[in-house]
Formats: sequence, C-alpha cells, structure tokens
Amino acid sequence: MGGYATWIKTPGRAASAQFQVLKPKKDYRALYLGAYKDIAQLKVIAINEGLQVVLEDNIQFDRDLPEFGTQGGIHTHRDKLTVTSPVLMWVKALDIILDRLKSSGFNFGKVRALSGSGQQHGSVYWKNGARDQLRHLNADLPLHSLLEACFSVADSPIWMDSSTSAKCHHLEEAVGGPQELANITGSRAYERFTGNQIAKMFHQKPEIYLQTERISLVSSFAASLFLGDYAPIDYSDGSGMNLLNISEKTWSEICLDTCAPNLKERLGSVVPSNSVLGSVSPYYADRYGFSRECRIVAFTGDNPASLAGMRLQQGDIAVSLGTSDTLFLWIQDPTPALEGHIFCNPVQHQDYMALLCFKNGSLMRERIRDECASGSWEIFSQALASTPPGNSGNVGFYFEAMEITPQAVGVHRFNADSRKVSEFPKDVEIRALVEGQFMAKRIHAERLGYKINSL
Ligand SMILES: Nc1ncnc2c1ncn2[C@@H]1O[C@H](COP(=O)(O)OP(=O)(O)O)[C@@H](O)[C@H]1O
Ligand SMILES: O=C(CO)[C@@H](O)[C@H](O)COP(=O)(O)O
Repeated sequence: MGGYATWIKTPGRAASAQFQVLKPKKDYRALYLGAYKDIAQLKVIAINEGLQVVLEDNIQFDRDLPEFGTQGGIHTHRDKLTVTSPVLMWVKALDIILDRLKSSGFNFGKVRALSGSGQQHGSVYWKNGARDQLRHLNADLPLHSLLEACFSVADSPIWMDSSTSAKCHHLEEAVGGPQELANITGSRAYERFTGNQIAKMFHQKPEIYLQTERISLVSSFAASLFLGDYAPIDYSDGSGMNLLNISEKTWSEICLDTCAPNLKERLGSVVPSNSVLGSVSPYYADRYGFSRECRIVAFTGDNPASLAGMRLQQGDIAVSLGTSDTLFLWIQDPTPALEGHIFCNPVQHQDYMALLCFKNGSLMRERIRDECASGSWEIFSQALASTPPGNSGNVGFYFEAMEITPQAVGVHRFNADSRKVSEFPKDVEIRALVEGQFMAKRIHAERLGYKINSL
C-alpha cells in the first residue's frame, strides 16, 4: 500500500487551553457543533459553513470537576485491572461547558446540526425508567441533577480496563475460537471490548443487569443526552464490542447470548455512522436557545471520527497520538486477524477501517518526559534532536501498563551489543522511547500485511 502518513494530534490530556472563544458572537448564517470526549476531557468545537473553527472550549475533568477525584479522568481500582470513570462527571461537564458558552454569548440558535465522538468501548448503564426521565427534562434544572438517579452503574468501565480475561476466553470458545470471533466481529476477544465488559457485569452483579434497560457506548450515550432519548449505536463504534457482525451489520446472536441474556433489547438498533437521528431535545431549545430544527447526527468512536475528519482515502495511514496511540487506515476487503481490529467504516458503511491500538501512548511519553526532560516537551525535543537516528544501536520497549499490541509489560532496554541494560543516559532514553514506539507501529502494521513505503 502506498500513500502517506498523517499525524493527528488528538485532543488529549496535555491540552491545557483555557476557555478560548474566537468569534462566537459574529452573525454566522449557520453553525455546526461537535463534541468530543476522551478519558481526560470534554471538548466542544463550532464550525461555520466554510468549515472554519469559530469556537473551541474544553473541560478538563481533573481540573474542573475535582469533586470526582479522578486522575486523568479515570479511577484505577485496587486490582490495577479495573478502570472506570464516573458517568455523572461526564454529564456535569456537559452542563458546565454549555453554561459557559451561553454566558459568552454564543448563538445556539444558529446551530443547524450537532454530532460528536467519544472514547471507544466504554459503556453506560441506564436504569429502568431512565428513558422516561430523558424524554421529559425540566429546562430549569441542570442535566446532572435531573439524571442523578438514572444510572444503574455509577462508574462506567472504560477502554483502559483489562479485567475481563475470563470472559474473553469464554466468548472465543463459544463461537469456535479466536479467529472465528474475529471473522464475525472484526476482532478476537479483547478485554476492553464492550461485550466482555457487559458479560463481567452480568455475572458479578446480575441484579444490577436486571435493573438496566439500556446499555450505551460513550458515543451513543452523549448523543442520547442531546437527543433526549436513547440514541442508537453506530456501525463503526459498534464494531468495538465483540458483538456486531461487521459484514451483516446486525448484532451477532451467538455473541449476544454468550455475554448476557436479553442483551439485544438492551442495546437497541445499530445505524450507519452518518445517520440523522432526529432533532435536539426541547430541553436544549428552552435552556440554551437551540433551534428546534437542530439535527443530531449519530455520534461515533474517537478513532472512526478521526478517520472521517482526516478525510483518509485508500492508501493513507494515520497515526493518532493520544492517551492510547492508534494507527488506522481505510480498507475495502477486510481480512480479520488475531492482532488488530477491523471496524465498519464511518464514512462509507460498506467499507471498513483497520486499526491497531497501543495502550502505552502518551502516559508513557509523559512519564519519560518528566523523568528525563524536567517535564518539558521542549527539552524532550532538544534531547531527541541531539541523538542520531538509530540511537547508536540502543533500543527500548516501554510498556508501563499491560500493552494491547503486543501483549507485553515492563520496560526493556538493549544496548548496541543487544545486551539487556537497566538504564540509558537521559537523551538516549528519550530517543529509545520515541523510536521504539514508532518501530512497533510499523512492525505490527507490516505484520498485518500493510505495505508502508518510505516517506
Ligand atoms: N515534543 C513532543 N515530542 C513527542 N511527543 C509529543 C511532544 N509534544 C506532544 N507530544 C505527544 O503528542 C500528543 C498530543 O500532544 P498535545 O500537544 O498535548 O496535543 P493535544 O492538545 O491535541 O493533546 C500527546 O500524545 C503527547 O504525548
Ligand atoms: O481503545 C481504543 C481504540 O480501540 C482507544 O483508542 C480509545 O478509543 C480511546 O483512546 P484515547 O482517546 O483515550 O487515547
């Protein structure tokens, strides 16, 4: 495959931009609003008809919502495997950001359409009766107080969770092995994939599962808040669940039945990622002045949204640097393998996207930056520039957390004689990290058959 590499800087943890309004009060003919939520922040962007960004703002969960006590937007539990985020923190972040835009004079009435994206795989559990509450929101009150009692699980499992190994094994066995599961759903069983998370929840807390009427992904959850009703899951983000038959675009009965009983009714329907779901809830019209005509377009996962936003075409490869690093490309003929993922394509739903996810992305880089470059990216970059490409033969693998691609953990350094060493000088350490991370991306992509030409 030819093509070029595209570098995306996903809106990530390091972003410390303060409230920044470019020209929110100018009389635009039409505006389009996008919301993005990763593990550490909620970000809102408005664009005009010419696709120019007219406004950008973000809520950093740790900084702006300290009452939830998260670190990087998450809670890592004592077993070090379970990782969750408080669902009400996400709702409160939306209240704050919309209130702030309103105070700044942003004209919500001009917003014709709204869509968004969210970290993939995370799940939200709506309690019995929540739909009724969502459909009848009182515009005098903030969303977080209205929805306080609407979740059967207060702490949503997110993509960094790796506590479901047993459930993964069980699912692969049930369908005839890991390759068979990959053939159906695009991926062998992964611990963070939502079906395995739901299976764990059902087996550990069946009574909570019974109290749950709907399970949303983070993306469809956010869409539901704007829609004032349960939003369907889109094909592309739905592919990160080990539950969707990606060629038929329907839930796989065997996967559903293996994970939990009556799961189909709790997941609702699946739709193409560019579906218009309906109009914004009257709550937003009354509280913020949205037009009742404002359309809500299905939300999707952050990686599918990056593929769409970068306007990738056949032959292009994108590397996204975030909490996780991902590498992805647009493909037409998928060959699901035991490593990596195939998702339905968010733009052309008959096509696909292939994705590799590397868990030790920015957190690892930030750790080495703090240890070797006094916490400064500038010093980090200077050190990188001061060492030669190839690092004089010194190589390192840096997996602070159990890596996804490949399954490995620990920091491993080798000198020019291929001998294992326990440390490197600081500048060598920085280059070993950067080269190691990017070599891994190339090697794993090539192993899957992607041909990357020299740039
Ligand atoms: N000088 C640098 N050298 C290497 N990686 C960097 C450097 N600066 C930022 N990064 C990485 O790039 C990604 C995005 O960084 P950042 O500038 O904070 O953008 P954003 O605001 O979109 O998060 C992060 O994963 C971070 O680890
Ligand atoms: O698990 C994956 C992809 O499969 C992650 O890429 C998540 O989609 C979220 O990543 P961040 O935006 O938090 O890095």
